Amino acid sequence: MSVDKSKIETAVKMILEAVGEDPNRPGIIDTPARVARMYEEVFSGLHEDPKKHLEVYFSEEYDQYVVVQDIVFHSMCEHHLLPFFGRVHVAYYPENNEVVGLSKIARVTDVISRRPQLQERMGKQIGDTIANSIQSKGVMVVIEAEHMCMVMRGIKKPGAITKTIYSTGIFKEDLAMRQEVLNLIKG
Ligand SMILES: Nc1nc2c(ncn2[C@@H]2O[C@H](COP(=O)(O)OP(=O)(O)OP(=O)(O)O)[C@@H](O)[C@H]2O)c(=O)[nH]1
Ligand SMILES: [Zn+2]
Repeated sequence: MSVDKSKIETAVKMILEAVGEDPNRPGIIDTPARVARMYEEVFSGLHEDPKKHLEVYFSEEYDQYVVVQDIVFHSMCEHHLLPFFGRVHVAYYPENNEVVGLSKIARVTDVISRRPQLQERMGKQIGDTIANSIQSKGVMVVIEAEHMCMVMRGIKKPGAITKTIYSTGIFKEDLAMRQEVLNLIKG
């Protein structure tokens, strides 16, 4: 099933009415349709399998890890449907010379971030997608993000950054290697 835009339009119209707006006011008459198109875009990852981006890989003799750092992302927190956004850093250690195109790591990140998400689950889904698609000795995903639900409502703490780490295989077992990756990212 893909996004039901007419259902979103009806819901947005009801929200506008419920907060005391006139949904027929000229300035916002098209807002329900706009919001439906926006949700179709920002939740498109619900209808995509990120693994499709990792079907093609190269064979290259390389026995070290690879880090793709500072992949900018925007997602929506599943509790408040407000954005959280920041940077994803991914390390993976290829095995049996299976090396993936660097852009594919960012494509996987994009698909997984375009869903109602939790930061922790987003890191795990990115890590597991890579770990389950290509042969690797391990994967590590670090996410740094600011959550608008902590900025513009509730506790109201702009600047509070949440950092999460998800790691598998060698990055979980070899603490020196894990630290080296963290130092690289920080540098
Ligand atoms: N662990 C985690 N928590 C998140 C994430 N995004 C939002 N949250 C938190 O989810 C929690 C939801 O708490 P609730 O008590 O159900 O909702 P609430 O009454 O709106 O909470 P407050 O934000 O404290 O006002 C809040 O503490 C949010 O900060 C996330 O990605 N990971
Ligand atoms: Zn939230």
